[in-house]
Amino acid sequence: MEFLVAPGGSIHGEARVPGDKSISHRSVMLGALATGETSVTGFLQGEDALATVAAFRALGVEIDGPRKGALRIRGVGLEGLRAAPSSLDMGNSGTSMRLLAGILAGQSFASELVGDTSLMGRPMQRVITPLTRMGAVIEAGDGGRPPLRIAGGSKLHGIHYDLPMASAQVKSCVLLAGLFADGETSVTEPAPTRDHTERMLRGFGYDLESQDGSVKLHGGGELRGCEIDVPADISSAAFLLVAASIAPGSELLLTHVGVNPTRTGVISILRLMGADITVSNEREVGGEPVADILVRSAVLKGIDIPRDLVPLAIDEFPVLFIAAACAEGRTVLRGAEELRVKESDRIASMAEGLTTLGIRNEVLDDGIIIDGGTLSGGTIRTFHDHRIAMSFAVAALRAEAQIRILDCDHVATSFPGFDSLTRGLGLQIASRDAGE
Ligand SMILES: O=C(O)C1=C[C@@H](OP(=O)(O)O)[C@@H](O)[C@H](O)C1
Ligand SMILES: C=C(OP(=O)(O)O)C(=O)O
Repeated sequence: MEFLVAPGGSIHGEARVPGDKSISHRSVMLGALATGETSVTGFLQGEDALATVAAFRALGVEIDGPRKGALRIRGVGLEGLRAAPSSLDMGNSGTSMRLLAGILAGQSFASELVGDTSLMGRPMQRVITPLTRMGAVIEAGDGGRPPLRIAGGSKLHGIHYDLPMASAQVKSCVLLAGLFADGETSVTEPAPTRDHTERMLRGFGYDLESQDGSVKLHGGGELRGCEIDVPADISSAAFLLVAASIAPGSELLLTHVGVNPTRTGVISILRLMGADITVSNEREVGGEPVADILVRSAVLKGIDIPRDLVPLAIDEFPVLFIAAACAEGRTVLRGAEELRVKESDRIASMAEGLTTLGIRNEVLDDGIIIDGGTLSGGTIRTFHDHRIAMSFAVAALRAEAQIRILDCDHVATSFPGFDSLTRGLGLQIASRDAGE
């Protein structure tokens, strides 16, 4: 499937984007390991979260739905998973593979984790190292890439782990393995990363201590089934925050958006660039902060992105690069080498597309320098990366000619219905099967 996006237009109206992907994954994982039933509303019916659902079904957990975002999980308790009949296919989803590796390391049975071409190329040594220190036996492909073969049957012991990189996936993997380990497991992160695992563990009644960048828990406790209302995904809202900021004459209200402070780097960065964003009606839903966000178009200016905001906006950089391309002056990003190991190398993928559209940029090892300018039209390669596809769709609002975006199927991993929702708000987007 490809997108054809006509140039110009503005963004108007009100929207609730689909559910948060990180929280949706975790609701299935903790719901499965809990005693009793967990019911979830607002669940993301995107392929990544559905891969997590399919994996837990294969591990013997009864799950109804999702239907219109509602999901019911009959928890089997910490000891209740059983061996899957074949390897578990995590599709495009790094979060599913890395978090599940932590859970499966603590089981009595063996498991194998595989994924699509993108996931099979992503680094897994970052979870193999701490899990091995906890006593797990894991075999991986060349260079620590999937498939992951987790032997099972090893009694895990708690460790203290200093994360070598700011990664919520690695932190969560170690904490989830810690549920099955003897004694205390603790993790210290070099910079704050999303804390949905910690918040949700508490929501399931699990004791957890967090202080000064460290999180600590004891294995062998109990998770109790609960109700979870998943807020709209700020990472999906980000495309619309940038769209309405860069398209003159826009005004858009995004409702029920998750505004956990470990996720709002995109708002901070856009505000530093001069964006007109108002956050209102802040409330807490199931342990996660939620708000409505009003955004109006504004003249953006280039900035040096503060390094401490990088982990808080890690998935939003592709679309922030579009904001930078539309801004006056130069934007500099450093300290973002993690972008190179996402669904694609997001620094290289975005640099190629920006160059195609006539935007001057310089690629750095750990970031990029972008000079704002005039965007031409052109044909964009996405490297099968959902966020690259959606970012260049948004860019058309300020382009001089049509933008054609190849290979957009992966958009359904995180933002199913992106094209129809954005079309309803004013983006002149059409999708068609490749080869039509
Ligand atoms: O824990 C999570 O749900 C995620 C953590 C981040 O990955 P890293 O931990 O690799 O930074 C992020 O990029 C990903 O989309 C979701
Ligand atoms: C990096 C992402 O997800 P994952 O690591 O789960 O594939 C993302 O959605 O941008």
